[in-house]
Amino acid sequence: MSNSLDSPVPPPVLAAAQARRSHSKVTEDAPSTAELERLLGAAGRVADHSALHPWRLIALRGESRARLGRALADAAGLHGSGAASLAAKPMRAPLLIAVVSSPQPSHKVAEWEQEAVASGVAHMLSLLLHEAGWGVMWRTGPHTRSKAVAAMHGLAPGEKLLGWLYVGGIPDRLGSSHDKRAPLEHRLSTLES
Ligand SMILES: Cc1cc2nc3c(=O)[nH]c(=O)nc-3n(C[C@H](O)[C@H](O)[C@H](O)COP(=O)(O)O)c2cc1C
Repeated sequence: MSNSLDSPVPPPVLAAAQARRSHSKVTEDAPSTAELERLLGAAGRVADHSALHPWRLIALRGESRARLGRALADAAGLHGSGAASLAAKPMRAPLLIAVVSSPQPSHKVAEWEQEAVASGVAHMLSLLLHEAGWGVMWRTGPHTRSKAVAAMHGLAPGEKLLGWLYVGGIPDRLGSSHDKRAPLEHRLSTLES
């Protein structure tokens, strides 16, 4: 039996996933809130045990990125030029989307399952942003789960950051090709008995 994987035109989700790559350098263009909401309407449809929606996103634009930078420097206990260089990191993109795992009370769905949903939303949103023509890179760091950074985002008790999607325009001139992806077929094994 043939399926659409065999068709000369690859199915759109397959093509989008194959084409996705991260962009570490982006321009100052950024998607609007309306565009983000539209993409999130799709990204938020990932599999979600008991439909708890155990996640939320916080868009950081403008000066809020500098506040994040100061929180990172605080968390690192840095001063002077070390603090300035860490504080500048969130300015690498015009839009940062903080991915928040926001576990909901449940007797049935463990917290790790709920984090998996939040992670899935972030991956799906990255894919959709890339398909829409935006450059995206998911970034974290040693201070992602520090108190200073949680306070800067206004996280509630129990909420945890999974990092930030750094989003911006794709530069006309891309850096040298970085596609170092290894073949992944060997990651699949099959148990039949
Ligand atoms: C949860 C998570 C956190 C990440 N944090 C970083 C990071 O802090 N710095 C970094 O260089 N890459 C980080 N990455 C990896 C990049 O987002 C990216 O996937 C990697 O550079 C490979 O590029 P590619 O997505 O084009 O294959 C992270 C990825 C994930 C899923």
